[in-house]
Amino acid sequence: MTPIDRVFIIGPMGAGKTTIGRRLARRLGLGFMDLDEALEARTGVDIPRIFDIEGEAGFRRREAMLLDELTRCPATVLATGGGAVLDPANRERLAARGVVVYLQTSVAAQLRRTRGSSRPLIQGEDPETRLTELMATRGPIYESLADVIVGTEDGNPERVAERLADRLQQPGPVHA
Ligand SMILES: Nc1ncnc2c1ncn2[C@@H]1O[C@H](COP(=O)(O)OP(=O)(O)OP(=O)(O)O)[C@@H](O)[C@H]1O
Ligand SMILES: O=C(O)C1=C[C@@H](O)[C@@H](O)[C@H](O)C1
Ligand SMILES: [Mg+2]
Repeated sequence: MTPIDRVFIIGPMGAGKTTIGRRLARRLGLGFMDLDEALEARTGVDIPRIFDIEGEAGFRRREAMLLDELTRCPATVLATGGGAVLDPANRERLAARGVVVYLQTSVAAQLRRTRGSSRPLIQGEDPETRLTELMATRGPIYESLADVIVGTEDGNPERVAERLADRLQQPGPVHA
C-alpha cells in the first residue's frame, strides 16, 4: 500500500477543517498546516483585516499564491479556506498534488460552530441565508473535487478524524 503523503481538506466555514485536519495529521503521522493561519502568519494581520484593506479579490490572490506553495509540501495535511476551491487553478493543484477530503456539514451545524466569529463573509444580518447561498454555489464544487467525502455532524472531532484516517489507510482508488 502506498503511504499517504498529502491530504487536502476542503469544505465550508465551520465544517471542522482546522480542528479535524490537525487530529487527522497526528493519526497519520503527517505534519499539519492551515492555509488561513499560514496567510495570517505571513501577512502579520488577521483575515478580516486583509478583507478590509485589500477586499476579497486581494485576499483570493494571496490565498492562491500560498496554496500553490503549500500544496507542494510533502508529508502534510493541509486545511484550506472555505472559498479556496472557487479558483480553477487552485482546484487543479489540489486534485493533482494529493488526496482531497471534503468535510460535509449542514448549514445548521455551520451556524452553531461559527456563531460570534469574525469570518468576514458572514458578518451581515442574516448569516443563515448567506451560508445557504454559499453552499448552493460551492457544494457541487466541493463534491466534484473530493476523493473522499466525510460527514462531520458527529459532535466528536476525534471520532471523525479516526474514521477518516481508517478510510484513507485502506487500499483503494482514493490514493492520489
Ligand atoms: N465534528 C465536530 N463536531 C462539533 N464541533 C466541531 C466539529 N468540528 C469542528 N467543531 C467546532 O466547530 C468550530 C469550527 O471548526 P473549525 O475552525 O475547525 O472549522 P473550519 O472548517 O476550519 O472553518 P473555517 O473555514 O472558517 O476556517 C470549532 O469551535 C470546532 O471546535
Ligand atoms: O468561505 C470562505 O470564503 C472563507 C473561509 C475562511 O476559511 C477564510 O478563508 C475566509 O474567511 C473566507
Ligand atoms: Mg479553519
